[in-house]
Amino acid sequence: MKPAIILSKTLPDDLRQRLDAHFNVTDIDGLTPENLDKYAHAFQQAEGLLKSGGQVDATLLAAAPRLRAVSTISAGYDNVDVEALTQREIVLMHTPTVLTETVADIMMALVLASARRVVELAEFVRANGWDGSISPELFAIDVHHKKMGILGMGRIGMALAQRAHFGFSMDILYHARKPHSEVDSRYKARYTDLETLLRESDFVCISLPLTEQTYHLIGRDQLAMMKKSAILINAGRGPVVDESALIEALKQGAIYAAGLDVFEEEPLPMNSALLSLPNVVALPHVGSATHETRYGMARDAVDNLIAALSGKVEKNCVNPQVLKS
Ligand SMILES: NC(=O)C1=CN([C@@H]2O[C@H](COP(=O)(O)OP(=O)(O)OC[C@H]3O[C@@H](n4cnc5c(N)ncnc54)[C@H](OP(=O)(O)O)[C@@H]3O)[C@@H](O)[C@H]2O)C=CC1
Ligand SMILES: O=CC(=O)O
Repeated sequence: MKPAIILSKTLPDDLRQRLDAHFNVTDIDGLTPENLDKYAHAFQQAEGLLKSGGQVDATLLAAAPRLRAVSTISAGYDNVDVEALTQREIVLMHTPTVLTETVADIMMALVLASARRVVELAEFVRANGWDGSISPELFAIDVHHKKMGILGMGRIGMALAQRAHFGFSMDILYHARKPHSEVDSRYKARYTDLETLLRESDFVCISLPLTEQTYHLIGRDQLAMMKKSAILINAGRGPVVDESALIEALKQGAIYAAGLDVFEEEPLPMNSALLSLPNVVALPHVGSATHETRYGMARDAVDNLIAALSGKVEKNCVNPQVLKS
């Protein structure tokens, strides 16, 4: 008999067929508390879960006593209680790598859009404001040859460094838990402490995961360390930045602008002060949202679940210690 799994995300037809060939699939429209009740029997039986958003927590685990593998269609897994999964010897699989270049592209797009005021100036043209030569109040700031500070020098941070160093002749500073010698040599990058990075960078770019250690890592004190001309880019997770402190810093001109793909609350509420600030470029968490990459993520997530439930995991495992036990 095929193992039972829960699928909480619509997949492209070919991937869905691949999943059906391996598993008895129950579709649910999201990992909501209501669906935990509505599909209680399916959760009781499920050995696998293939999901995108939604929390995987103690409540879900209690509802799914036979669960052996969770496969998330994302690189980040801050919405999964990894410790609880590991204690239950449930494998957690994710989809890094396939999205790295695409997320680095959106970070570079945010750098350019914020510095060159792309969104604001495009709106100005649409609003029929372009009636002569542009006055200096609408001038922007350069990106090339500036200093980029990358916070989180993992897969995405490195792909961003590649673009910034080779494409825009930028100096690279970075902060992570440890230095990376290959980054230092390839991008002529310099590892610094957080404070040095904040004080020296023209662009502070966040590609960090959300963890207990990174929650509100950038707050009022850190924003105050940044140059008045500096721009903050965040494509890691919203809560890495204290959003109230960021709004204050932007309003007071303590920093020049922000380019944000992630927020403390998503979707970003329409009454967020961020939306009334002209020096903010806000995107709807689309770092990986291209046709090619979203397909690749779904494909990898399906392959990951098949590998995990057949005991053939070779990559993309968050808690490999479970495999060894
Ligand atoms: N906006 C979007 O659509 C997307 C957002 N993301 C987000 O980007 C994050 C990063 O992805 P990826 O680059 O693949 O992840 P990696 O695991 O490859 O890199 C994470 C980096 O963060 C550093 N780091 C972790 N904790 C700390 C800390 N406490 N202090 C300083 N540095 C720390 C790591 O340090 P070290 O190198 O020393 O280990 C590493 O350099 C994801 O977790 C996700 O939240 C991912 C995909 C899409
Ligand atoms: O935010 C997206 C992810 O893949 O993580």
